[in-house]
Amino acid sequence: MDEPVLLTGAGGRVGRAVLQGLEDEYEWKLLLHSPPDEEPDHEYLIGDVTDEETVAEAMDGVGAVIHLAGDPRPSAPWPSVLSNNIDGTQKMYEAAVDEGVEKFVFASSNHAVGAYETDERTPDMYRRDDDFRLDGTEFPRPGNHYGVSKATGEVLGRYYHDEYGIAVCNIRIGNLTKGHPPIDYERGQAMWLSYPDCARIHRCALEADYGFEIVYGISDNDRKYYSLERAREALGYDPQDNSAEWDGDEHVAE
Ligand SMILES: NC(=O)C1=CN([C@@H]2O[C@H](COP(=O)(O)OP(=O)(O)OC[C@H]3O[C@@H](n4cnc5c(N)ncnc54)[C@H](O)[C@@H]3O)[C@@H](O)[C@H]2O)C=CC1
Ligand SMILES: O=C1O[C@H](COP(=O)(O)O)[C@@H](O)[C@H](O)[C@H]1O
Repeated sequence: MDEPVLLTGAGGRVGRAVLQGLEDEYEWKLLLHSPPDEEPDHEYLIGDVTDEETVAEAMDGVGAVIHLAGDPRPSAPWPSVLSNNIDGTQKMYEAAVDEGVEKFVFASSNHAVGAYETDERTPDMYRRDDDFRLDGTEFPRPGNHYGVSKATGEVLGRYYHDEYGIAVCNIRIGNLTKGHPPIDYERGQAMWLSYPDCARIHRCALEADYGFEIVYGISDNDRKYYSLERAREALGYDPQDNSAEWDGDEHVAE
């Protein structure tokens, strides 16, 4: 990637994981929501993804986008996800196609498909001997308004890809925690994404050649109900971490 990569939501958890792993590999342009405590080492601007002027300025001169900005709370109320997640993402796509950006990587979520976790399937599906898998070809099935906003973000990508040809990779991110998987939380362990694997899958999404993809962003956990096959095949993602390596240890979640 010769041109800069725009990273929205750069000050958040996923943004920090991406920068931590890929800081030196790309020229970054960061979009922050509020002024940072410390001066970033990269070009940055401050603003809101629902503001067209900010988004146009952010998009100026970039070759690819990793769009993370949004309300990440599974309990987020409709007005917030409608504005921050849906409207903000639409404005980002519109500006990206105006600018002729090649690739758009969208932070989708496990919550876009949360309602597949039915009473009949759980908790068995969170366990290593269960072979239930979602692979990204299934219909979205959100269990909350936040999940609806993420599914909508994926559909926006489908539209902008089909209509304008922009390459789109939706990463249904699992549960990102730093250092170790969540403790006493089988579901979280089954969809754990380590910080290094988070950087890896975003590198793959920036480098691979694809049209439109929906992949699961988790580490190679023994427990899993998301298939990694598409991420491996379409992106060349090769996760190195596994929540099972922490079984039996006591750690405090961050
Ligand atoms: N952390 C996780 O495990 C997962 C995260 N995701 C998605 O990844 C993305 C990043 O999540 P996190 O880093 O965990 O959240 P975070 O809250 O740590 O970071 C999100 C960042 O986006 C910024 N932001 C929010 N609304 C904005 C707006 N309207 N304009 C500009 N900036 C705005 C916030 O200020 C914050 O810095 C979100 O879209 C979230 O839905 C998806 C699945 C799992
Ligand atoms: O999409 C997201 O998912 C993760 C994991 O979901 P949870 O229901 O296990 O908490 C969540 O932590 C994150 O905030 C959210 O953006």
